[in-house]
Amino acid sequence: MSVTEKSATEKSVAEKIIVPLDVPTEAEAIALVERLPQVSFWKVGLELFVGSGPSILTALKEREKRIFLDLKLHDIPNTMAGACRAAAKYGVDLLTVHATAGRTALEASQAAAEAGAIAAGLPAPKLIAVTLLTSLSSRMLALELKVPLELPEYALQMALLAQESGLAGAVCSPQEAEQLHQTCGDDFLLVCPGVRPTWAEAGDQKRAMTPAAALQAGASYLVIGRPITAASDPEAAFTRICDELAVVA
Ligand SMILES: O=C(O)c1cc(=O)[nH]c(=O)n1[C@@H]1O[C@H](COP(=O)(O)O)[C@@H](O)[C@H]1O
Repeated sequence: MSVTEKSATEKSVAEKIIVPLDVPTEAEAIALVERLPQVSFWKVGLELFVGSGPSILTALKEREKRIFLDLKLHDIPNTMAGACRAAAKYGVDLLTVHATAGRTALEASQAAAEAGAIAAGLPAPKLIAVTLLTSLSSRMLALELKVPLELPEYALQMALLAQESGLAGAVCSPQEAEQLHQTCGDDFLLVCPGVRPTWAEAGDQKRAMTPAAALQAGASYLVIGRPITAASDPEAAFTRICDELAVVA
């Protein structure tokens, strides 16, 4: 592989990694963004958005970063629609809702996100639905949530519900990615958290896979937090993950 081809592969794998800004303040978030200039896609989740408000989104846009606004909305249709309409004015790339809100809520969310984006003169965010949190195991699904389906079947049904409701994709564990990719097709985005290099701690992730295996299974994007952000050298950790991905890209 030539030097130019190698750097193109490195850039394209780096663009598949979304790093969550799971910190309490905007100052800490910006410090992380500035420490890792090679990261182009950042996630703003509940801790940061609730703690510091929407100004972090403006700060990321000023730095020409892509944004995954992970609000995991789950409410009645009217309330979800209102929140999606409001979120669309921030010009974010991805926005999460929970598939278990049901078809009416998902359809209303999609329509409201599109209407909000038109009103703001911006492209609509891609709505993606959480199928089953990656912190839950098969045992927890059965014993705590009392769901009488096998976990892979449940995740697939939630993804199909999202797809049939007009959403752009789903959030799933990499362990379900292959089946969801086969059934939902290439155009349906699969955003996979629960990604752990062999050298990182699993923490609270119950259905993890390595970055390379997740990509091979069909993930469109990998959400990788603590293996990078909690590493003693985050830049080195990010580069190491990109190198592992380049082998399978
Ligand atoms: O929607 C998400 O991003 C999400 C869904 C899910 O099922 N599991 C999950 O871990 N996440 C998020 O992905 C990130 C994973 O971070 P790490 O476990 O540190 O890699 C966190 O910000 C979670 O909020």
